[in-house]
Amino acid sequence: MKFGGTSVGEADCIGRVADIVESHRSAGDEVAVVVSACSGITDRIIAVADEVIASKEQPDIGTLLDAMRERHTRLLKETAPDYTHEVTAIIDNRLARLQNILSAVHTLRELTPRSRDYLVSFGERLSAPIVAAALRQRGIASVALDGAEAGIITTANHGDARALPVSEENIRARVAPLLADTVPVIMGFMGATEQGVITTLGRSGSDYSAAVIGAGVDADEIWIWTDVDGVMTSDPRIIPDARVLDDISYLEVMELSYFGAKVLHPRSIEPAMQKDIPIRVKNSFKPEVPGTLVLRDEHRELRVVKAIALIEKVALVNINGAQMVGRPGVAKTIFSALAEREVNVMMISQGSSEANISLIIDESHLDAALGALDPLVEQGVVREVTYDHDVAAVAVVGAGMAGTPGTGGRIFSAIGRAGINMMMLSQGSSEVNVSFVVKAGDGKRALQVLHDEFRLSENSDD
Ligand SMILES: Nc1ncnc2c1ncn2[C@@H]1O[C@H](COP(=O)(O)OP(=O)(O)O)[C@@H](O)[C@H]1O
Ligand SMILES: N[C@@H](CC(=O)OP(=O)(O)O)C(=O)O
Repeated sequence: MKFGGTSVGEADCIGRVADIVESHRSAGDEVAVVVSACSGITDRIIAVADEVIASKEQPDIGTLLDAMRERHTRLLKETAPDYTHEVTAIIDNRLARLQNILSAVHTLRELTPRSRDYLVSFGERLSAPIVAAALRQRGIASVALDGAEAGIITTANHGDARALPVSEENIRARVAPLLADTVPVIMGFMGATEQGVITTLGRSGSDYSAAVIGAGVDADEIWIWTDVDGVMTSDPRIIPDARVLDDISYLEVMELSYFGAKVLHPRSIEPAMQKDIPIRVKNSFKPEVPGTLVLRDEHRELRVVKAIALIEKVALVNINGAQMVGRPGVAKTIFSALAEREVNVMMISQGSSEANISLIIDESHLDAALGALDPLVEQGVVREVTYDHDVAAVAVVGAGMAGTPGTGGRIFSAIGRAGINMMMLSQGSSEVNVSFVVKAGDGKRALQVLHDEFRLSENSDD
């Protein structure tokens, strides 16, 4: 069971987490818990780190740490009064370490990806001991473990590390034997390299931690507890009448999360899928609501289109004059150059003349992409590279689209009728996803238009 930041952000939330774990333990289930940092804490640490590195004067690190201490000790006192003394010592010790690192960063004015990862892992280092204490307060044996202690060994790409296969046997050796009489509370979002250097798994990476742990212990199910009733037909913050789905396939939810549906981290699907472990997404504020089951079979709900996602912080890169007819190496040169700079290409579209390639990338990768492609212009491999970062990508997802003629037409017509210009289009070969690019200002409207067109708020088959 993974509890996200919003599910451990307040004392009554932690109380609900303890209730949930307690009721499952009483029913005879073995439970491993993965927790995120309390809501807002990771963002706060990142903001302070950025400030510390930028400011000339010594920033007021003390004030930040006081606020963090106040919040965490309050949560502790309210949820685990008998453990206040013991766990406050742990919290103080960790905050002192955090202060030392921030001071060192300020002195050196240097924050390497490696030290940044160590810094941002502190949110989970503070939340996990509190949740473990809250369980002990209820008489449930519990121990807090960091990602590496739980067995998560990762690649060394800081900020976006992936679990290495060896993690599986580590987790089986370290976590599984505890489960009979203890509830381990594992710090999500982090692991360590084989050399023991702390890494993080990408923002919202605790979902991925949970999937890796679930696969490692051969869980019957992986439960992601969050602040909405399940996976919905669209982001409820943008589409007020979005509806909760009873079930969705691994592939469908992977596409959705890849295109920005924050409810699950895109990488969290694969470990579960490989072992055919269902993922259940549930609301920790309303545990009685069944939530959404993510599983292999897609078709219980016979809809053509199941859900729609919008990803806003992307950039469109057009590579013109890539004269590839009869020159098969050009695409390879382009994509190798991008890969070398670790640019993640989300969508690709190629004109039939083969002279143009359009790409959608994460906006934060734009400089790296231009750095990779500009030399190709100088070398004459391509004629021109242009970009537009005032764009958004919309992904229409549903396994029912495969083999249902006319879905594309319906999407184009609805978008056209709304007077929205489609700048680029791409369809995954799995036919689970049709995605397209619009001006940033049109993104939310495009989402609503398609949500209405496919009547996704209605609880009946389309
Ligand atoms: N299709 C979707 N279904 C459900 N939630 C979504 C979807 N798209 C975006 N979201 C957003 O994802 C949020 C949950 O993710 P997140 O804020 O990371 O929670 P947590 O802290 O529990 O990990 C929801 O509050 C919701 O606004
Ligand atoms: N604390 C990390 C990891 C995480 O998964 O958080 P959440 O579960 O609240 O999305 C982050 O903010 O990125």
